[in-house]
Parts: sequence; C-alpha cells; structure tokens
Amino acid sequence: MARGGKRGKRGGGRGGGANGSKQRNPDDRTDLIEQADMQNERFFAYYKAQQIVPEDEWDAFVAALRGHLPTTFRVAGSRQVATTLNTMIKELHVPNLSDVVFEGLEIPPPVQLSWYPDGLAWQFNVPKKVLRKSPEFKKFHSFLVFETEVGNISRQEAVSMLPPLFLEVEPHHKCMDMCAAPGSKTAQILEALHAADTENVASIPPGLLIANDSDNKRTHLLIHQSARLPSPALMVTNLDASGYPGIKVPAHMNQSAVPAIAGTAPSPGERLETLLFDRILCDVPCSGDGTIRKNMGIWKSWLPMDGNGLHALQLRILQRAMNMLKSTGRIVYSTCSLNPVENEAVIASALLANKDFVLVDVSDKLPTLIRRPGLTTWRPACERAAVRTFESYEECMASDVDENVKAKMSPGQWPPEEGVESLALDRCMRIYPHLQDTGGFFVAVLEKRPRAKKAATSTTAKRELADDVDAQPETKRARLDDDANATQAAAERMVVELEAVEEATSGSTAEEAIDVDAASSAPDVDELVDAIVEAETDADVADASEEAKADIADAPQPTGPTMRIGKKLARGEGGFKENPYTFLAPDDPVLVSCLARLHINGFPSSNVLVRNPAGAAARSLYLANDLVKAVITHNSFERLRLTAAGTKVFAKQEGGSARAAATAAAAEAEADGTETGSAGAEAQFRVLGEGLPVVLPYVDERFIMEGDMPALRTLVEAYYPLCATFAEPFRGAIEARASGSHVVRFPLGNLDGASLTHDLVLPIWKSNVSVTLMIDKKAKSALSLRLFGTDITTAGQQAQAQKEKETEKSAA
Ligand SMILES: C[S@@+](CC[C@H](N)C(=O)[O-])C[C@H]1O[C@@H](n2cnc3c(N)ncnc32)[C@H](O)[C@@H]1O
Repeated sequence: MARGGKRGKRGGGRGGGANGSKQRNPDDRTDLIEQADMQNERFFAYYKAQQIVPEDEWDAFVAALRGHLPTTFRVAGSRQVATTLNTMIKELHVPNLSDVVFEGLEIPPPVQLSWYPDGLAWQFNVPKKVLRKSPEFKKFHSFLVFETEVGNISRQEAVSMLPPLFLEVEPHHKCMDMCAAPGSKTAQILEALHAADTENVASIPPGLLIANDSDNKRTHLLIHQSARLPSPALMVTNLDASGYPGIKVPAHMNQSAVPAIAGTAPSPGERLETLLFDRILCDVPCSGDGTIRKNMGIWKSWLPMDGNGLHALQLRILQRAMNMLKSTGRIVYSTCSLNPVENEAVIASALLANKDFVLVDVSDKLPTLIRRPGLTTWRPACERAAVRTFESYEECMASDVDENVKAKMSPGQWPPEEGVESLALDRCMRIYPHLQDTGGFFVAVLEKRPRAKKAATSTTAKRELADDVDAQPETKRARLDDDANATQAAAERMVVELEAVEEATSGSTAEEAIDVDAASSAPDVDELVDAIVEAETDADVADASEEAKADIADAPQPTGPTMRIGKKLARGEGGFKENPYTFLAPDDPVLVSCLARLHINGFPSSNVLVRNPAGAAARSLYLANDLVKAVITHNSFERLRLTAAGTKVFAKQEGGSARAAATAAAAEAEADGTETGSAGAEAQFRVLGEGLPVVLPYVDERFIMEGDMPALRTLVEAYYPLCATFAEPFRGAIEARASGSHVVRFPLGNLDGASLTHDLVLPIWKSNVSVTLMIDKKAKSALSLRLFGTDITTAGQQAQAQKEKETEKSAA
C-alpha cells in the first residue's frame, strides 16, 4: 500500500530519519544481484585484465554497474524556453519534492548535473513505484511526460549528453551526425544551431545539420523526434555512413559562414565543390556494454569478442568523417562501450592513417565532469573465456585460436607497436558508472590541423579539394586513407589489416562478396572490406546499440510512410519511395495566395519547397535555408536517400470550413480588388504551430490579434469553443475576423493564479461559428497543465470535446 507523503519539516534533516525513516540506498541491491543474474565472469575477467579502472576502484566500479541507474533529463528547446522551464523546476518542483518519504524511506529530490552548462540537466534516482504512487513524484512525473511530449524536456542518459557538448557547435557550422537515430544528440546539435532563437521566434540558422542513419525505420523515428525543434537547416538521410557520398554545392558555400537566406542564385559558371563539414559526430554503432545498468540483458549475453566484429565498421565510419571534414574542423567519436577495441583501437588506427588529425585536450572543458584518460595498452579477446590473450596480431594468428575467430581479427585491434605515445590516447575520455553514477561511455575529440602551404599540392591536399573527393566511385569513398603523409609503419599496419580482411572474405558467399554498387566491376580491397564488415556486423547493426534500443523503446512511434526495412535498404540498395523535393518559384500562385491571405510580407519565398508526387497539388509548404536548398538543388535526392528537409510551415486546410473560408476570401478579394493570386477559392493554407516561430517575423503586426488570459484558457481547455462563448474584447475581435488562419498574441499576464511569464503567440483557425487553437494535441495538454493545472486528456474532457463538436455542427 502506498504510504507516500511529505515528511514534516521538524522530522529532521535528510539522512536523519527522526520519524523512523531511513535514507534510501539505491545501490543496496545485493538480493537482486543473484536474482537478476548480474554476474558475468568473462566480463569481469576481460575488463580486469584490461585494467580499465585502477585495482582499488574495481569494487566500486562493479557495485555501480549493478546499481539502479538514475533517471536523467535535459531541459531542451530554445534557450529562453529552457531557462523559463528550468526556473520552474528549481523553484516549484524541487521544493515540493524535497521532503518526500515513501514507505519509510527518504526520497531524494532531483539534482542538477554539475557539469551540464547552465544547470539544464537533472538527475533523480527514484524507483518506479515511487513515481507511480507518491503524490509529489506522480505530479512531477506527469509534468516530465507532458514536457517531453512537446519537446521541452529530453529524457536522455547523462553520458549521452556529452558528445554534442564537446562538438561545440555554432549557428553557422555545417554539421553532420553520421549515425543519428533515434536523435537525442541530433536534438542537442539543432539546439546549438538555434542558439539565437527566442521564446516565440525561431532563427533561421546559416549552418546545416545532416542527420543520417542507415536504418530506415529509425530514420523516421529521428524525423519524428527532431520535429520537436523544427529547423530550416535540417536534412535527414538514410545511408550507410561509411560510404557517405560527396555532396555538391556551389563553391562559395564551402566558405566558413554563408548567410542563412541570401536568395541569390549561384553566380553563372560558379563551380560546384564537395561540401566539407565544420563539425561531425560519429556516435557509432557499438556493443553497448556501457549501458549494462539499463539493459540488464547484457549481463547474460555479453561475450568478450562482441566488440571485435564492430571495429572495422566503426573505423570506416570515422575514416569517412575524416574525409568529409574541413581543415580546423572537429569530429567527436563516441560509443557507449567500455571495450578498447571499439574505442582507443579505432582512434589509434584512424590517427595513424590521417596524420593531419590530432586528439584535442579537452581536460579544461566541463571541469566538474569526472573522467578517466583513454587507455594506451589493451589486448583484444580472441577466445570466449577471455583468459588467454595475445600480445600482437601476429601472435594470435600463429596460435591455435579458432579460425573463425581469427578471421574477425585485424592488426588495428591491438595497440600500435610504435608511436603510441605520439597519439596522446590519454586525451580520450572514459566515463565509468562509479565516477558520478552514470552509464559507461567513451568520447574522443579530434581536430583536423590546417595543412602547411607546401602540402597544398600533395595528393592528400588535392583530395581535400572538393572535386577530387567526388571523382572516386561512390563505393570507394570510405576507403582507408592512402594519405601520402602516413608513416611507413602505419601503412604497413593498414596493409596487414586489409590482407586479413581479404583472407577472411575468401570463404564468404558470392552475395556477401558483391559490393553495394552494381556498377563497379572488379571488386577491390574496399569492396571486400564492405563485404566482411557486413558479414560480421549485420546482426549488431540491425539491432544497433543497447543504448539506442532502450531509447527507441521510450520514444513515440514514428508516423512516416511505411517502408521496407532491412539490410538491403541500409546499404542504399532498396526501393526508395520518398517524394521529390521541388522549390516553388517565388511567384507561384499557391505560395503568393498563401502568403497574402496570412498577411505575410518579405518571406523568403525562393526557399519554399513542396514534396508532392509529380502533378499533385501542394498540401504542405516547407522552408529551407540556403545551404539546404543548395544541397537539394545540386544533388540527387535519391542518391542521398533524402527523407526530410527543412521545416513544414504551412499546410492546406481541408474540410468544409476551409472551403467556406476560401470562397469567402475569394469573394472578399474580388469585392475590394485585392487580388491574392490565381489559386482563388481552392487553396486555404494555415500556419502550423511548429512553423509559426519561423514565420512570425514576417507576419504583418497589424494582423496579429490580441488575446487575453481568459481567451487563452478557453482555447486551451475546449476543443471547438463557439466565438460567442468568449468574453469581450476577444469575442468582438474574433467575430470580426474572416474564416481562416489567424495568429494571436497573448501578452504576459495572470489569471486565477496562472501566469504567462512571456508573450505567447499561437495560430488559430476560425470557422463559421467556432475557433480552434491550431497546435498539436500534446502541446495543448502540456500548456493546459502548465498554465492552468488542468489535465485535458481525461476521458471526461474528451467527451466534452465531442459534445462541443456536435454543438458546432448543429449550429453550422
Ligand atoms: C549509438 S546509435 C546512435 C544514437 C544516436 N546518436 C542518438 O544519440 O540518439 C547508432 C546508430 O547507428 C546506426 N547505424 C548502424 N550502422 C550504421 C551505418 N553503417 N551507417 C549509419 N548508421 C548506422 C544504427 O541504426 C543506430 O541508430
């Protein structure tokens, strides 16, 4: 039975337990360890042998692995919204949760993660039972659920928040998220691009974010997630990151900063270059054993050789990122694995093959984050028992180890024999569960040093020149760098590695050995690499990491088109059924009519695109910035497997009231001679809630309606309130408006204890006799709960909505 309740203030401080309560120890799970089988002798043997933590920390490390993982969340969205919400958590929720006792145990309130900038990330460690049954935590939980649904809060593992912070994205950066789904880090990158957003107005960043994932289903999840922060700078693609094609853009777009919307076409004869990125995130697929606290199944399933099969793919993804990065640009490589084969070994191989890259010393960044340096020595596992290891690849090959295991080994999985000190692998960061009660994680920050002038004529420098990159066949672009500057040792190491791969593929089936690009004949080493990596990692890739799996389980279901999923699609072979992207001419009648009816002036009309099957009428209009437009204009969307671009701003309103509104508007236009375009009565578009922040700066101020708190309350709590139910002055104002899409500003104010801390601007749709708030149902619920404390999602409320709808119908 629930015995939740607030402990009296006089009951003593936390930990005191004057009323018989005791401080809850979330790690006290000795009884659970056996029950849940939180044992894996191989796991312990392998990581103990690697000395991933000092001897005297081992017990704390193991205890933390077995402990309950705290819940963490990040206050997301634009900085201003985030600050408002964060203040609310600090000043309203935390005090309310500060003295909770549940079943005799003191429950600690949420605390801020000390290292997260501006205190915007929080952690609390509360059993599910408490969340469900303690009235205080139940309320807090509902608040979290609502705000998560509208995108103001992102439930994300603490360690997973790190890579984007080290990426240091600015609004003008061209960014690539190579393995992005389900998109928690993509959201952080988007927020950084949108740092200039305010509460009601979204900026149009000059930069770009291409979020890519090879799994089509997860790509749609990614689109769904990123819809919470709509951005004209976002594109989503569905490709194998290790073979990501070069993207052509007019040469000037490769400069460090381009305007967000210049509206100018490339100068005649301007040459196209391959786009180079300022920032690339490689949050690669991994064995995921750092998530063992959350994904308990790993205790049972973990095998020491899990990481071996992923090493090659991880290296190829990183290598491709290195080729796409501009000079002085930055890559963050991360995994939720503890295994050095997936971490330091990948970084070491990549650095040896790319001499113009260095590991960045970020020890002064996020100073309160406790971390351990990257390893400089380790030994890959070659046997299930994790007892016998080998000092070198050669030693392993000469041993009696199973031939199938040998086939998955490569020299790069061992520490380099020479020059390991010069790589500064200790600059990599290892985050362990016992350090600050998190999951396990690995992060490395790499930068590309500018080349010396002389090198500009070298083969490597030439490759950096955009045109050269694209001159290679697509399947070969991910090849391990043949950098002219690579040392002899590195080159030899690479040759042995590739030979091993070649040898390994000799027994593979014809289908496995055939490369993704049917056009390329004579399979070379790269093609063989593709085949072996695929053979080795298919299972892992299909499942992705445990972290992502857990995230996906939490995430809402995608709403995109149903498409075939699987290996073939992941390689870019399968049928690609997305609609083409077409930019409208600025004088397109539908666009002109839409803007005129909504009183929008100076809108970047050259950057509006539609996605319709050829010949179909436009239903939704999207806005893209210049970089997104350039990418779409100069590249085949099918080759890029482009699944989303820009942000949806206007949508065609369907139904009887839309037709009536269109007819009335057309008649009105005819009567007063204000022609709104030839679309006439056919096209009635509305501004979307998600698009309004981008559109708002262009809406004629004189046509923005003034709302008030009582009107806001009615709009939020009722579904189709009749115009007549509003009090003056809003009633008169709305009745005077024509049917159709309108924008209302609700100035900050108070009503019965509810207060707006900043102006709120929202879209509405007026039909004959009623008016509707045109925001997503979940956003409406969150607003209602946040402002007025009303839960409009209950069955009773829904019945009320139905009743109101019926009243409206009969009145109409
Ligand atoms: C660790 S998860 C990424 C998590 C994501 N960055 C986030 O923060 O939400 C790895 C992702 O890589 C994707 N993936 C696997 N192989 C890939 C490949 N060859 N190219 C691109 N993505 C790949 C998986 O589908 C999975 O979504």
